[in-house]
Amino acid sequence: MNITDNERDAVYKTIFSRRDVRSEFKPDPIPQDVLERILTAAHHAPSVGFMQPWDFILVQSDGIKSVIKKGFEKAHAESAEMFDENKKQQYKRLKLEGITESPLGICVTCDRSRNGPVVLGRTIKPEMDLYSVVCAIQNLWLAARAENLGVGWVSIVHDSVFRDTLGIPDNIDIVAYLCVGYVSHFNEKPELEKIGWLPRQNLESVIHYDKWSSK
Ligand SMILES: Cc1cc2c(cc1C)N(C[C@H](O)[C@H](O)[C@H](O)COP(=O)(O)O)c1[nH]c(=O)[nH]c(=O)c1N2
Repeated sequence: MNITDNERDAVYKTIFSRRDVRSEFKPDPIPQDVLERILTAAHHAPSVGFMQPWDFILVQSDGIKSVIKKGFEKAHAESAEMFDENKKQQYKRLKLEGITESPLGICVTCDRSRNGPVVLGRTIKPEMDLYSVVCAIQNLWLAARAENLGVGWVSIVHDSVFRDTLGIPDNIDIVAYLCVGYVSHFNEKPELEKIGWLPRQNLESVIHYDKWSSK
């Protein structure tokens, strides 16, 4: 099956217009069929040895969200102290989550012992299971964008907050907490690029050639 030019353009449009969403969430509920499509997209990600080590915990209740938000506030204050004085003030002003504004949170976990201790492709590099879960998250992020849904990844929360509120046992790794919802708009550029936190690097600066190639 070949991809048509229009279909190819739609894929690139989705990739380049995907954003990390924090401030722009609207409370509108996500229809069940849309939610099923983005979760199915995540579930069709590549995974080492076809391990499919992910689980998706859907967070809809305000009570749980507010506990997670409190966990964010604590970790955020702790994190601010790690930056030098200049960056600290800028960091404190940034909006880095939309936990209570988004209608849905998704906690994405990794069951590192799924399908037994020896997994094809993970025998030498055990972290491949975690990377597989990140592939699932990226699939979800792009599928969500194609549905005009925003996603924001929140990583400034201690794992213990998710373990306690969502009952996640110690043998399960917590990979991501995603805020998901419809948005007022998608920004054209990453927020951190727009405010001058960091620029986008030139593509040329991240491409390297082996020492025998002619370039
Ligand atoms: C693993 C991981 C973890 C985080 C993020 C991303 C990823 C990949 N990002 C979002 C990040 O800041 C953003 O992707 C970049 O700034 C680029 O912007 P766009 O995603 O292109 O809009 C993110 N953003 C935020 O506001 N709070 C957070 O805790 C995190 N954590």
